[in-house]
Amino acid sequence: MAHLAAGLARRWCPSSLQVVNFPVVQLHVSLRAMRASHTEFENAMNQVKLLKKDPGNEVKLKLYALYKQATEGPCNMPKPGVFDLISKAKWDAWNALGSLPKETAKQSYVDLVSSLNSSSKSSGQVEPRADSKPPGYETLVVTSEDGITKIMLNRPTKKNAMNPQMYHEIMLALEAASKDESSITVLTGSGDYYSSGNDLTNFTDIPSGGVQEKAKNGAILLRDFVGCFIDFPKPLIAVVNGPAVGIAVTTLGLFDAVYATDRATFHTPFSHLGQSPEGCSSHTFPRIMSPSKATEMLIFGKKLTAREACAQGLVTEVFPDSTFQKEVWTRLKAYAKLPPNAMRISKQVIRNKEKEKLHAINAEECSVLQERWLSDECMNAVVNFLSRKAKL
Ligand SMILES: CCCCCCCCCCCCC/C=C/C(=O)SCCNC(=O)CCNC(=O)[C@H](O)C(C)(C)COP(=O)(O)OP(=O)(O)OC[C@H]1O[C@@H](n2cnc3c(N)ncnc32)[C@H](O)[C@@H]1OP(=O)(O)O
Repeated sequence: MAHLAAGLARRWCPSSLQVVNFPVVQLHVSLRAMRASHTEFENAMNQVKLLKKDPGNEVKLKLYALYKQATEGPCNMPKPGVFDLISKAKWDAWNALGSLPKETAKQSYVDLVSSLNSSSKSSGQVEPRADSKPPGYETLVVTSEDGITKIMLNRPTKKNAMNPQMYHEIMLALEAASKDESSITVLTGSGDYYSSGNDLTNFTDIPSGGVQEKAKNGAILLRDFVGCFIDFPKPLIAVVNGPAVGIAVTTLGLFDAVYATDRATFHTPFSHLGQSPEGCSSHTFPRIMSPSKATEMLIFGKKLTAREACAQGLVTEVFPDSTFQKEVWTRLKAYAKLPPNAMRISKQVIRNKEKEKLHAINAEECSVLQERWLSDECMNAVVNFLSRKAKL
């Protein structure tokens, strides 16, 4: 263990690693904490030591913050003085994670390290604009202007399918948005899709602990992910720029408003996939659209057009695709000028009534899904999807 601690410390703070415009971040590793870490987590720490190139200070700060959050929980250090730049940078990075659960931070650390090992930018991704937030996100573009923080899913070549890294980055982005200066937060997609839901390749890389462990970790990830939408304190708006599938549809029931282009469709093929509803949709959909309409979507997999979804109450308003972005953003900028505390408090008055119930429903849905993922029905459906191109 000691050599590992020394290795990590040496890796990120050798004098040769002089990096422009940012002090080199010293990575302090506590032996006590490492003994408690999970196999994957320990492997990831090993991989950090073996990285061939310096990932840059932003990423190193993120690694540091996620490591501390995973091993010690929310930031418990006194805020350093302004002149202690290195400690201040580290403190800021860790503190920004707020109350992110240890499990989530641990998984984010593992995913970040694996993305550092194998990430390659795919074509068509939107490059973060100069005025967007510091580029610490691989699968999102997050910008903040006119009182609006916009979180844009940015895997357009994969129809913005959500892989573990995207789940974690959305949680981190929501955590940051809940604390920033903006008054409303928007989730949208880049490219022609809002999101095709869970990335079905998530079912492929089975860890050493086996498929049961993968399902358990997946259920934890899903519970934390949906929990972030349940607890989000500011008005949360979905700008559905195209078709939405699976979890991208079910979580809409936890948004405060949903605006869609008339090109959008809404599809929850859970039975086809051998799976079951998530995102609290087992509760929100019957309440929003009536039990029988919810059955048609969640059990029979009926795909809705934008206008049908609006008629059923899942979508707030539909706009012609040609004027969608202009109309929606004009409206959102006007909303964002309203008194932020009044909006936040009003949302709390509405949401607090059922927050506890939603968390219980979320936990139940995740527990059922954890079993479903191990079923033949689910495995066969995933294999069919992943092998469909091979048949062409
Ligand atoms: C053993 C335990 C495992 C546990 C796993 C845990 C996971 C983490 C926990 C979170 C779980 C949340 C639960 C969520 C459930 C859901 O969201 S269910 C819905 C899942 N989504 C789908 O079933 C959609 C699958 N995709 C499609 O049907 C089609 O791609 C499309 C969306 C209808 C688009 O079709 P088309 O226009 O023909 O484009 P394609 O060529 O198919 O797609 C372009 C490329 O994008 C890839 N892609 C698209 N969607 C996905 C996806 N969801 N997963 C993976 N990949 C996707 C597609 O393969 C293409 O890739 P290339 O072939 O490389 O170009």
